[in-house]
Amino acid sequence: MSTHHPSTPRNLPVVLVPACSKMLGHHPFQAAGQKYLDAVRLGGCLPLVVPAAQPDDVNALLSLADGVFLTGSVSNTHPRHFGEDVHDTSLPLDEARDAWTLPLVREVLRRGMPLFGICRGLQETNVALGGTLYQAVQEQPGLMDHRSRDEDPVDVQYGPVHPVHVQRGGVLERVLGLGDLQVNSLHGQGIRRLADGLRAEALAPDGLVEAFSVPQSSGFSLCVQWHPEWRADENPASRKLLTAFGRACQAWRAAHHRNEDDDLAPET
Ligand SMILES: N[C@@H](CCC(=O)NCCCC(=O)O)C(=O)O
Repeated sequence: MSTHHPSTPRNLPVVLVPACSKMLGHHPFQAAGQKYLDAVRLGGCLPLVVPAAQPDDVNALLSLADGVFLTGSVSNTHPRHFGEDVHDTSLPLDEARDAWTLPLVREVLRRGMPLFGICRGLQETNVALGGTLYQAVQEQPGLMDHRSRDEDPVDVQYGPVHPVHVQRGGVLERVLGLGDLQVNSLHGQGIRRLADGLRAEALAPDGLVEAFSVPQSSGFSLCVQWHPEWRADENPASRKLLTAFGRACQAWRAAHHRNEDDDLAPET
């Protein structure tokens, strides 16, 4: 007999959130930003933070999940994954994250599992599928500087700074409708060549791809360059995006019979 307590959420979709490698003092940690975890919850899912894993762990980890949420990070995707040397050696990398998130993305999309990527999550997904990145968007002729300024207050850093134009016929039009969306911008890398088969979902005024989906994958997929997790509960567009992802994860859970009661509820 289940010992479920009504106040405990039951049958929430489980969403894997790959952690980032961080140094806290002299010691290495694996960490995920609270605002991302809150955003997964806002979408109606249960975040499961996963420390840096091995490619061979991907299938076992996905067997626990109903979706995957790739967070932003101050670290860059290593440029060797798109055939380049590091342009600015002063910028942080996270090869432990790269090593498993790139194969993770390919398997999630092969299975048709729901995928939501933010900022670095968009970049590593494009690279995982064979696309390339600008390592320094601001150094490209004709492109804007998409970075934030460390000296600005955090609400300014994550405040809206430019529009993105939603493209016709994709996920963003379905979820948000057509038109322009004001978004924040905190990135030095950006999409140079969109991987084959990806659908550009939104463009910045300088033409940079700021969101894409993966039509070949049977499930929900959306990666955005901006940060909808920032104050998501106050932003109607962010809430719609996160809710759409959460509903896709719920549908995955139901379709794969992962929403039956667990009679092996822990003894109290
Ligand atoms: N390092 C990459 C990706 C940028 C990014 O994800 N920024 C957010 C960092 C802080 C946070 O998690 O909110 C790039 O510079 O393009």
